[in-house]
Amino acid sequence: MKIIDAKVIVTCPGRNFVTIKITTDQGLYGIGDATLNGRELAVASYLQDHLIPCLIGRDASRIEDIWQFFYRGAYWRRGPVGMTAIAAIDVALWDIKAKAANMPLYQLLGGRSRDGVMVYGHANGRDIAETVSEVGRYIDMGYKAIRAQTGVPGLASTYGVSGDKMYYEPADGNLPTENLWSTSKYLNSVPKLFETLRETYGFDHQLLHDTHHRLTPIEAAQLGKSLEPYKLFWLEDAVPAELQEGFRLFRQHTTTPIAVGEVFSSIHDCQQLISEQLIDYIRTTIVHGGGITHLRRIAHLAELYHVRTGFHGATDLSPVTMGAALHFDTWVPNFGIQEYMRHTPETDAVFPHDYHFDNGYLKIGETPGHGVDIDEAKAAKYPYQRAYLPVNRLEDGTMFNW
Ligand SMILES: O=C(O)[C@@H](O)[C@@H](O)[C@H](O)[C@H](O)CO
Ligand SMILES: [Mg+2]
Repeated sequence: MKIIDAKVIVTCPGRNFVTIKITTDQGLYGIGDATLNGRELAVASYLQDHLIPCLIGRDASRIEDIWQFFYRGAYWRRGPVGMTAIAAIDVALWDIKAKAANMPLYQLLGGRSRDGVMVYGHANGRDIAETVSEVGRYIDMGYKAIRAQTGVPGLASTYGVSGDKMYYEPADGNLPTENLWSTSKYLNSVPKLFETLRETYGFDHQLLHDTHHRLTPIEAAQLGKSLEPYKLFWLEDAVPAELQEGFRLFRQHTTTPIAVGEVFSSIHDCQQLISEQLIDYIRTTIVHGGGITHLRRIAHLAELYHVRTGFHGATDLSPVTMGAALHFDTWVPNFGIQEYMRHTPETDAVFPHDYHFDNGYLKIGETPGHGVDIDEAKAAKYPYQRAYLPVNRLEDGTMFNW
C-alpha cells in the first residue's frame, strides 16, 4: 500500500490546529494531529518542507520503519517540534492500517481492557467559593474526577482560571500576554481550596490539581505534604522536570501522588522518573510524544514500575489526538485517567468523531481507524491566526515559568 499524497491542513476554529492527511494508492487515508500550541507553523513546516518529501512512495504499512527513518534519519533527535511531526505521521499511518484491517484502532493494539475511559474535567473559579461551586457543577454532569484550579488572592491571573467555564484556551494575544506570579501567595491558598472541597463534597470524587511547573522540589514537597489530608488523585507538574533526579527530594517528603510529562517528547525525558518510581502517572501523550509507536514503549516501561498513564487532553490537542488517545486508553493495561477538556462546537464540526461522554467516561465507537475525520471544507473557513501561550514573571520582574 503506497503513500501517494500527504498534506498539512492548518485551521483555526477558535484556536489553531495542524493536521496531516496521508492518502494511499488504495484510496485509504489517515489523519494525524500535529498541533503544538504557540509554535504550530514550526511543525507544519517540519512536515511540509522536510518530512513529506521523504514520505511519498513509501509503503504505508511499514509504520515502525517509517518512525525509525524519521527519528534516526533526522540526525537532530527528540524535541517537541520534530517529535510532534513524527507523531502526526505515525497516528495517520495507524489510522490507515486499522481502516485497511476494517477494525477500530484499539483492536489492532490488543483489544479492550475496559469498557469506558475514566476522564477528568476542569473546574475553575476566581476564588475558592466559585471553584467549589464549579466542582459541584462537574459532579452534577457526572464526572467522577475533577481538576480544581482557583484564583490566587493578590494575583490578577493564574494558570487554569478563565472566564469561560467550559472551554479553556490559554493561548491568547498576537504576542505573549505577561502574567505575574507569587509562589508564596499560591502556596498559602491551595490547601484551603482542597480542605473546603473535601468538607463540601466528601471523598467520593477524585480531585486533581495542576501546579503548572512553578515550584522547586522542596516547595513541591511542602505542598504535597499539606495536601495529604485531602487525598488528591494527583498533583501535576509541580516541578519543571528537566532535572529528573530533582524529583527524589519532592518524592521523599510526601505521599501525594505525582503526575508529570505533558511537555515531554520522548521516553528519554521520563526514563529516570519512571525507573526510580519518582512519579505515579506519566502525562506524555500521543501528539507530542512521538505517536502511538513511541507511547507504547513509554507505557510498557511505566508498567514495570507501577506507573500509570494519565494522558494530557487539553483543548490545544485536537479531537484527532483525543480519538487516538481513547483507543490507546481503551487497550493499555496500566491506564490511569484521561484528561478531557471539551472542544468547542466549531472545533467538533471541523473534526467529526465517534467518541462521546457518558457519566464520567469517554466511550469510543467501532468505526475502523481512530474514529476521527477532518471536514476540509469547514477547516478552510478558519485561517491560521498567530497566538501565543502567556509568559510569567515574578512580582519583581524576574522571568519565570508559565
Ligand atoms: O494540564 C493541562 O491541561 C495544562 O497543563 C494545559 O492546559 C496546558 O497549559 C496547555 O496544554 C498548553 O498548551
Ligand atoms: Mg498540565
